[in-house]
Amino acid sequence: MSSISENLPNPCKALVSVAASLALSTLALRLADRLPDAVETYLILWFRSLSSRVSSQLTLLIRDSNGLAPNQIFEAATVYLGTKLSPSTSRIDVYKPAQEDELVVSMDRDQELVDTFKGMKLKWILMSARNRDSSHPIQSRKKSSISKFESQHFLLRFSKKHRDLVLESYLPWILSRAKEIREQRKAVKLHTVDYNGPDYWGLINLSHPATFDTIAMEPNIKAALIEDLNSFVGGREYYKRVGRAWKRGYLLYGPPGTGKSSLVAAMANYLKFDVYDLDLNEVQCNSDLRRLLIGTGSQSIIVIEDIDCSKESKLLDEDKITLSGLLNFIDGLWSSCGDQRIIVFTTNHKDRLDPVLLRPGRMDLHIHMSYCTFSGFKTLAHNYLGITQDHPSFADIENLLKKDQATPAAIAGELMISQDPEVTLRGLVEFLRHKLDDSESVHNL
Ligand SMILES: Nc1ncnc2c1ncn2[C@@H]1O[C@H](COP(=O)(O)OP(=O)(O)OP(=O)(O)O)[C@@H](O)[C@H]1O
Repeated sequence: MSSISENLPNPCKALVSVAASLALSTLALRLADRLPDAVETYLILWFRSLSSRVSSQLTLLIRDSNGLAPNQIFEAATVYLGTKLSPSTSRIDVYKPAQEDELVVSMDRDQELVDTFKGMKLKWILMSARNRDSSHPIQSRKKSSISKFESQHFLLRFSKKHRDLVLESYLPWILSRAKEIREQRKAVKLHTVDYNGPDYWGLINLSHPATFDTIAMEPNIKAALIEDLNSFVGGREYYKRVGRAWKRGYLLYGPPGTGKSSLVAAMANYLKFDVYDLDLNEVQCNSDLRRLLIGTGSQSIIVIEDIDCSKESKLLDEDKITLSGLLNFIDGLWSSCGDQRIIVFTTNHKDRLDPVLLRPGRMDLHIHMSYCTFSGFKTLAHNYLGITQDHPSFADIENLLKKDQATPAAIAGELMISQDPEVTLRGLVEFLRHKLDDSESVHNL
């Protein structure tokens, strides 16, 4: 059986809806002090139900918190709508988070914004309300929880017929868009051991420009590493299913100047993960080491450089740091205290490493950073000189690199001598020839 209001034409429905809202407000004002509370409440609910039945619009209320924890949809909508502000918006909210490079803009309260999604029109309004202690059932029960003086909420209005689409597609899509936007904005940070800092870590922005495009290394190794990182970060379900901590270990080995530190920076920039540079020479004892590791965040890369040298660091006899102690702690309960952690060890001498580190299953990938190959050189020539095509000097350089042992750092140094490709490549050929002559004469001694 249909109600009278359902049979009305649309313009009439709108009129009835407005009239009902007006009547509701007037009634509430007039009767507030004349009628018993129960009757007043009944009348207000009756009018509200009448107005919602005749309206073709549905309004979602998205509060900033439930009184205990922030509402993730509210936070995501704030981030997402900040990227949707139109040039005609008359007021916007701007702030600068600590340690971030960019200003963050968002919608200001009492402002409206219209968004579209799969042909739907959605109207967002940001409202704020003063909090009364007893206004929220959860807040009034637990006073120590979030009890802000003012709370905010979004009203999201759209046609009732899109209810399922909004709940099942639009809002989940906003959650994932906001995650992407946050990741793009996030400045990667470098944490270094600092006993005066919180959790023994000091922090600065890592503005290392290395990316996978600028790193000179064997293309198949680079591609395998990128694939490994992608499957690691997308592996939440897999790690859960197999009951393993969500972490990954890489051993980077190769001579000095082959790009081990640059590769760590490239990985951090690619994943937008913070880097924790754990210099074991700075760590006094096992309890400090544990405190440092516990202080590392999720989505981070913990780097222990020159692991072959670290274990010779000054050690306290009674509370000695040993490599196996470190590895046991990393593999033990600590590893389940955070998600998406990558542990990187670097060394110039893989042959000198403690076998405990090389044991199968200990480090997931061993990555060899080699002397500069011709394909590595082409990456550097592109980075430093903008050369993308073949060049007449390339044949000589390819031949020389097959015989020479030149690090990418040394080649990069030569490529920086001049910005003129002719001068620079001629100089590089000379450099490689001299180097080869020198090493042959040493060999013949
Ligand atoms: N594979 C590479 N690709 C691009 N640039 C590189 C590479 N290797 C070295 N470089 C250049 O040389 C500089 C020094 O390299 P880097 O410190 O990354 O090498 P490393 O292997 O970590 O050396 P060390 O073992 O001495 O710490 C870098 O800043 C970078 O400019």
